[in-house]
Amino acid sequence: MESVTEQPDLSTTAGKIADLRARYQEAVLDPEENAKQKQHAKGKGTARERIEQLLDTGSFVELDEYVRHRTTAFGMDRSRPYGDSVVTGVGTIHGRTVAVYSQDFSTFGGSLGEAAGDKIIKVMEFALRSGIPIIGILDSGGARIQEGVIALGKYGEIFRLNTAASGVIPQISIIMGPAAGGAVYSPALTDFVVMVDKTSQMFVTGPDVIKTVTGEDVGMEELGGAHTHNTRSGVAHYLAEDEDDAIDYVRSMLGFLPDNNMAELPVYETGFEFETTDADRALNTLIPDSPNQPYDIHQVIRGIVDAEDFLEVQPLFAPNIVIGFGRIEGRSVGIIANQPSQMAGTLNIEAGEKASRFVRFCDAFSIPIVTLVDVPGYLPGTDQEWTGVIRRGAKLLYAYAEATVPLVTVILRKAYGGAYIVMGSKQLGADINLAWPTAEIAVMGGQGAVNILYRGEIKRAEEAGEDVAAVRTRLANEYTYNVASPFLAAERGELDGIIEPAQTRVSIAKALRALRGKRASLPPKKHGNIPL
Ligand SMILES: CC(=O)SCCNC(=O)CCNC(=O)[C@H](O)C(C)(C)COP(=O)(O)OP(=O)(O)OC[C@H]1O[C@@H](n2cnc3c(N)ncnc32)[C@H](O)[C@@H]1OP(=O)(O)O
Repeated sequence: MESVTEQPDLSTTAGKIADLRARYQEAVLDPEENAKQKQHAKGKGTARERIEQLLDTGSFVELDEYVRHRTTAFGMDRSRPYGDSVVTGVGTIHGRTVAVYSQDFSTFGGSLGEAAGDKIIKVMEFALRSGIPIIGILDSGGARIQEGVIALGKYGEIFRLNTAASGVIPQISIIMGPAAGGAVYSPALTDFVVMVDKTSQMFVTGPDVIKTVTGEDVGMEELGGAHTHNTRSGVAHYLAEDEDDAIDYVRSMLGFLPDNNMAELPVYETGFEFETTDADRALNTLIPDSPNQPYDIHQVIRGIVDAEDFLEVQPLFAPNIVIGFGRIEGRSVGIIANQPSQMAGTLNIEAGEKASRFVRFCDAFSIPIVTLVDVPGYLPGTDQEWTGVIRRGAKLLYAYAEATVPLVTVILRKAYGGAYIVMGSKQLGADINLAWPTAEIAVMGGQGAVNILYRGEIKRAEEAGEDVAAVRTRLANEYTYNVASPFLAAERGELDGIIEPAQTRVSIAKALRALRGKRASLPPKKHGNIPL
């Protein structure tokens, strides 16, 4: 017998429910099948699959799946898909509510016109009002060309909301396809940008425009691929191997963050050990006897955070400074640490900018900051001076000086010159400053100081035919023992204590405990004027 599609009887409740089901099929289920075909062929997930994977199983509640655009230009009225080009809603991650939007490249290339823009704006406003993090999954050709200024206007509204939400709710962007033109500025305004290797690109002007205007030949991947933005530009904070990796990273990161700037930090049962452990004692042999020999700061970081669980942020950009989240006594901390194994741990423009944004993020969301210092100074050179190390380097000073969260600093080895001041020094506002006995705190390192202070003595040694290298070493050692000794800083109260490396984990935990009730405020002002 031939099947006849029955029209539901809309005069009955059962008919209305059947109608709803049919419409849901048309609005969500059928397009999803179509999206799967298109996206899977490119090795990418669909907007909904990505959300399902990001959120706790079955927790997603979609909003606005029946929204449709009203554009008539360019024959657009002939194609009015439900939901338009973005899926929005709320759900949970580790049981905590988050808002999410996920652009659907299979519909109009994920491009953003009035309808998609309004959906994103609505869910962002919801997140802001409810004090929950927002995660955007981007896969879009940018402003919908057919909708012209209306599309641009929606981006303007999104940027304004991103800015209003900055420092109020955590905002995370996952780039899983193109983010082109002005559209890149929404992720840029968010706190963290995760890019998927090979399948994501971000650029303000694409390869074709660049070729026309400047004559430069550059491919999409080299111009704005995940690798480029993680290593060169610093736009991205994590290079994910694939979509699964990107989502795992974001789920882990959310576990360290509060819901909003007024909310408590999440606390986990981590079984904190107050006794000194063998792992603690291993730190006593970490610092090499030679001041020029590097070591990996990750060993120290892993040694002080609970369960060695450290979520590094921007690991591939400015690796001479390491930033990321860990937990101490089950509570989130932001770690900022010089990395002696990269450029001897010197500070440069990139490192300063990387760390200052992180300090400001932690401060905005009341995440205490632990700073580990081993820095021989700023990277010298015309390149640094001419690209603004003064203006751009000042950001880190500003960020620390403005921070009101608990600040605990440990000097492990070198802390020279301006770099000593900037890396969470007492005078910038740190609450507890500790040092290892291997610390050297001075205006400059021994060798540099000898060149200036003992010029005459070295000249005399040269004229007397003495072993100049030996004289230099003796004088440099004297300087280091007498002037750079951490005990001098402790005498002045610039350090609160000198500890064995093995005591670091427990000392930091005790300091953070003591600081849990810290209250500090800045003078009233509209906003400061951080050097940008
Ligand atoms: C504020 C701003 O956002 S300004 C930026 C404006 N946007 C742009 O300049 C980018 C325009 N788009 C592009 O350059 C390309 O589409 C890319 C690079 C994003 C993606 O390229 P591809 O993967 O080859 O996809 P393709 O170009 O086929 O696009 C897929 C579909 O989305 C459509 N689409 C892509 N971008 C847009 C857009 N901005 N507006 C409307 N439709 C778009 C395409 O027309 C195509 O539609 P079709 O399937 O009906 O043919």
